[in-house]
Amino acid sequence: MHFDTLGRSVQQCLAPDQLALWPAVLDQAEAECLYGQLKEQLNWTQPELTVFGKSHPIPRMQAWVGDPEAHYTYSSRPFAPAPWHPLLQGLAQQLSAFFKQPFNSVLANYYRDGKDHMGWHSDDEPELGPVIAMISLGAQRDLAFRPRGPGASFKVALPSGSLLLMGPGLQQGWQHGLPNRARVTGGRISLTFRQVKALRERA
Ligand SMILES: O=C(O)CCC(=O)C(=O)O
Ligand SMILES: [Fe+2]
Repeated sequence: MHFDTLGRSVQQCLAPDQLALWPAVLDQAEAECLYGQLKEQLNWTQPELTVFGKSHPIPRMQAWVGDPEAHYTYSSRPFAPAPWHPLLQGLAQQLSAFFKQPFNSVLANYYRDGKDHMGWHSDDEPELGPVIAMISLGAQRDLAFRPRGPGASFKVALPSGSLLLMGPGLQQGWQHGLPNRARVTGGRISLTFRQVKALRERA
């Protein structure tokens, strides 16, 4: 566990089962190889989102992969997963065993450069399990967190090959987003492993 890499201020407001970072679960060569393969081989799309009646393409690319029953709503839009990529399925099995969580799907995000980003949100849809495990590949970016109520915000730098755990309760108390970084020219892929409960399991 390398929880101390999150810094003291984060440790004061969040327990390690809510937010934890492992800076190097993949070595640099592995992370680079995985980045190259997924960038080429996943079926990246750039869906449109409607905000205040106007539709805009999302400011990044994405690919949704998983078990066929892992239908998922993201920003109020339904997504059906593409079949597993073998590299993602292998990682999902390892992460499921490590965290004792049945991850059955991955939302992969591809930020082509520092202009691509993700706005503030919580991954708190009712069909989602309480734990998200995220692997980062490629250019280092900051993930920003802000409390839903009063309190201080903070950022976590996510190096290539790192693993971030977002655990039970985090989404209810906090929002997160990936801000622009004008000076970043390289691409980044984040792999967000999730449990999507089938309809019959939903509360
Ligand atoms: O790419 C990231 O670091 C954040 C991704 C994220 O928040 C999401 O997929 O919900
Ligand atoms: Fe998220």
